[in-house]
Amino acid sequence: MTPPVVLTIAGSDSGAGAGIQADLKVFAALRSYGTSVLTAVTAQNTLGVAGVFPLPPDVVTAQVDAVLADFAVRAVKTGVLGTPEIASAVAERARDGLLPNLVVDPVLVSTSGHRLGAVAVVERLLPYAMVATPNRAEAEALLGRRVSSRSDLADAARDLASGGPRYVVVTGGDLPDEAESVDALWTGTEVQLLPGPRVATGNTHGTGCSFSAAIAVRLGLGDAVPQAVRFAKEYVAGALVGARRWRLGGGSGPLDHFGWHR
Ligand SMILES: Nc1ncnc2c1ncn2[C@@H]1O[C@H](COP(=O)(O)OP(=O)(O)O)[C@@H](O)[C@H]1O
Ligand SMILES: Cc1ncc(COP(=O)(O)O)c(N)n1
Repeated sequence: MTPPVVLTIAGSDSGAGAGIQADLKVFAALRSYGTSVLTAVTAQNTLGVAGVFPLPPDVVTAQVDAVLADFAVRAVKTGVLGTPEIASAVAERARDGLLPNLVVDPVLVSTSGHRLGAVAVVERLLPYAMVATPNRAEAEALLGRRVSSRSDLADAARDLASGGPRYVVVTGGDLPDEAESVDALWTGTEVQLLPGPRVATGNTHGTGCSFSAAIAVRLGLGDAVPQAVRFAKEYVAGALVGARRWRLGGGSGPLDHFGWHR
């Protein structure tokens, strides 16, 4: 059977644990055909980000238009956007209804703590998102207040929906909790707390990218959003378990996207 087509609009990670490279691995692992539009090149490894080099906006739109002209794209995710101009160019395609099942990962900071985006940039795209997937720190930046407990995650998910996204998942990967990694999903009518077992590992580079990419695949396959989010959470947890003893690079290493440990 022909696989469903999904699209990532994101930045390149030279270390290949996050960004476009992670997205394409997730797409392939979950049996979809991944297409990719590059917004920026990062010089990056597991230790940190040495540089972010955005592409000109017309180079981004030329890629988007080339993909959309030829493929029946079923779902789209965005990661690093690079500049306000790129965000506006992508938002224009979204406004024209060309980016179905849009999952916006409002990337602002890398796991290694480096700045990869700005609030004013991601805010241009959030109104068009079917699902937004900020992590705790991104939710703090977008709302301008502390998000430091489970109930804060829940409130943040609900409040961020007023910026436009139909569904919001605030991920709590870095909330201090030894037993669980909990996310909060706003469904449009209520908040659902999604607990999952916490994997004891330092190899968490690319968790957020992989999570949003997996949501996009499942939406492309026809899942409802809550179903897609639950699936993605389990997928990421499995990929964290698989890579917990890997030693790739000297910092926070990448995930086992293909389930090689099994
Ligand atoms: N150590 C962990 N064990 C289990 N799940 C995790 C762990 N770290 C992150 N996750 C999950 O990975 C997904 C991405 O979340 P998060 O790590 O917060 O994103 P980001 O990489 O953007 O900071 C969420 O579903 C979160 O609960
Ligand atoms: C190009 C690029 N995009 C996104 C991230 C965020 O990574 P994470 O998923 O670990 O938050 C990254 N480090 N690099």
